[in-house]
Amino acid sequence: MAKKTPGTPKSKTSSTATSTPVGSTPPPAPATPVIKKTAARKQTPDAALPAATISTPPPAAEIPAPPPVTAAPPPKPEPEPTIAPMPTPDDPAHTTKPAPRPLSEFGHAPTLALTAASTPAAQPEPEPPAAPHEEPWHAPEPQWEPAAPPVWRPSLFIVHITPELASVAKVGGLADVVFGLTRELAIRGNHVEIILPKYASLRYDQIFELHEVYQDLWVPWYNGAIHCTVFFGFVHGRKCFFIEPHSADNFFNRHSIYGFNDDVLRYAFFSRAAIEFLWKAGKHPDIIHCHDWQTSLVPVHLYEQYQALGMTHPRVCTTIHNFAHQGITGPDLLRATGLHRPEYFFSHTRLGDHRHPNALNLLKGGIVYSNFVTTVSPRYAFETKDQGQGFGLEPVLHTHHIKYGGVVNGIDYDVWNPEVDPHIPVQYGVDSLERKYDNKRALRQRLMLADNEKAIVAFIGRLDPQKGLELVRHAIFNTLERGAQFVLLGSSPDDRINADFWGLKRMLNDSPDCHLEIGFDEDLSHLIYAGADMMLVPSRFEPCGLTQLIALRYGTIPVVRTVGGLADTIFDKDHSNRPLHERNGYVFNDYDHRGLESALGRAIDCYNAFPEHFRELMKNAMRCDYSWNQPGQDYLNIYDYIRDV
Ligand SMILES: Nc1ncnc2c1ncn2[C@@H]1O[C@H](COP(=O)(O)OP(=O)(O)O[C@H]2O[C@H](CO)[C@@H](O)[C@H](O)[C@H]2O)[C@@H](O)[C@H]1O
Repeated sequence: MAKKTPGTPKSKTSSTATSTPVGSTPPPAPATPVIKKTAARKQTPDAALPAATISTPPPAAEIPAPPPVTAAPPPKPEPEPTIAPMPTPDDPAHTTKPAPRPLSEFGHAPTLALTAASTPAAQPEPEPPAAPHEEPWHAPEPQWEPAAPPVWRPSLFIVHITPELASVAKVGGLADVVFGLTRELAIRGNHVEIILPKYASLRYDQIFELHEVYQDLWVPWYNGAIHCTVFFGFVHGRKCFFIEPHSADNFFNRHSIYGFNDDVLRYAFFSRAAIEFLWKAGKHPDIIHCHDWQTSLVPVHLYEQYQALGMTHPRVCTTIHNFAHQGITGPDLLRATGLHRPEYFFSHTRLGDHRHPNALNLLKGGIVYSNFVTTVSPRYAFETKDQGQGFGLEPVLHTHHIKYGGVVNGIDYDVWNPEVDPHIPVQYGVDSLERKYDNKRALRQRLMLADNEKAIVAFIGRLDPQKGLELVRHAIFNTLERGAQFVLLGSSPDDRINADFWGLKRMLNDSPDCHLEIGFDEDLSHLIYAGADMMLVPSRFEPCGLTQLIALRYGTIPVVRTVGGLADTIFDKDHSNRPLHERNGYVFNDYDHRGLESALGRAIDCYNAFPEHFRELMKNAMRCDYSWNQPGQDYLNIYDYIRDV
């Protein structure tokens, strides 16, 4: 029988799975402006709506006229910063900051971990095969409760500045978060806009009514300026501005989004261009929401330069999706961006990197200068500040702990919902679970897996060391040994990692119980979420994790390591101290083969020996609410907390 060719399977051998286990191979102002609380925040319903959108742009005379199109434009005089010096941790400015409001004041009791420093309860290492539960699985009957009276809040003008947005420019979970959160904010009555680079690799088929809206945006860069055009278009109803620079640097006209030597300069330019655009277009949002190191210079520019030019209204919230990437660079950045003053910015209280004495750290700038900083789960907020997971930024998080917290991501249930998902052959819900198995058959057909009674274990994700690749590799063989099937969908920008998985794919090519798909395929990911029985997430660290949240929605049981957001969202069927109906997966603590095998083994054993229990677990999973509803509220509470009133 013909073998599968790598990448495009042609056929399957009929028997003999290869099941031999193989060992793993292989400021200024930031600050003071920061958190202003006044009674005015508690608006009454008859209070006038604030001018939510655009305040008067600075007088024309203050805006340097754009230079002629071709000639190198004259250097734009940098505004002399007139802002009070950045307070150091010992400055009175720090001690006079208002204390954070107690959580109870956050209207809706957010899960926001403003005091994320409490030690999470230690989870016992799961024991081998658990006895079936004697007690029945009780999901409590839904009870009618009187609806809480609606809380009136003013509509805000919110601008997200982001390097990624699903479905037009997606590399990882950041893209999904901006996509889902912006919609949630908009349907709650806020005016939401998104600014992103106009990549050559954008999915233009997903952008509607794309047209030029601003032709002559000159963005200061080194001693001159770069001419940019700004486009506007709708991405599934979201209002998006795309910035296109015209220069020999070719910042965004490349075949992929990341992975270039000048990435730091590319995104430093984008940050400067985004805020220059806001200023030139006379947009004065209530909130600018930045994401990751790529946009961390926005609050630095705002408080060091643009505030003095009249942008005094916006407040900045920065969300850190992953501390592993910080944008570390040399002094040239200061000349490029026009920030200059190395002696000032290299200070440890500003952008000076703690680990590399002669380097600037963009993400650190985002933390220092933003009015509020979130990461994507309370547990990760704790791990980064107090458990040595902050990649060197722990002291900065301690200094700024008063404005740091975790909000668990949501997922967009319009996109990830097996009841309406157009990407899967058979839609199903918690009351029609048996139809999930039609999708399992379809998945097997598509990947040429043997059609049998075995469980399917899946992994979907970036093939990044963060995701626990040694354990993924071990899990493939362990799953096959235990008589189940394994499906992997993933890719890496790192050629060595890709080559490693291609090697594995070739080794397992004849197995009728295993398929590795090396690449990025959103359509296939929907079918895997719907068709698999278990979703493996054995991460080394995981800020939040979306795969386990999506898997829950599809009744696919997560098998995860208890780190970051995984610990906040998945509760072990056998060992959690939560009530039975809140348990939704299998977890393990230790990053080793034994830990992984204990959880994976229990999951597969339960699937085989106690199918009715497994089914109850699937129903629990599907009933979890990880929509954007609660996180959307949490972010609005944060915006309310920091906005200028
Ligand atoms: N090859 C492939 N083909 C198709 N789809 C693929 C794919 N590889 C990944 N995906 C999809 O991309 C998303 C990845 O979500 P993750 O939470 O793993 O994000 P990531 O680690 O990139 O981001 C960081 O940001 C997010 C958002 O804050 C955090 O949840 C996370 O912990 C943090 O590391 C999921 O929707 C997944 O289905």
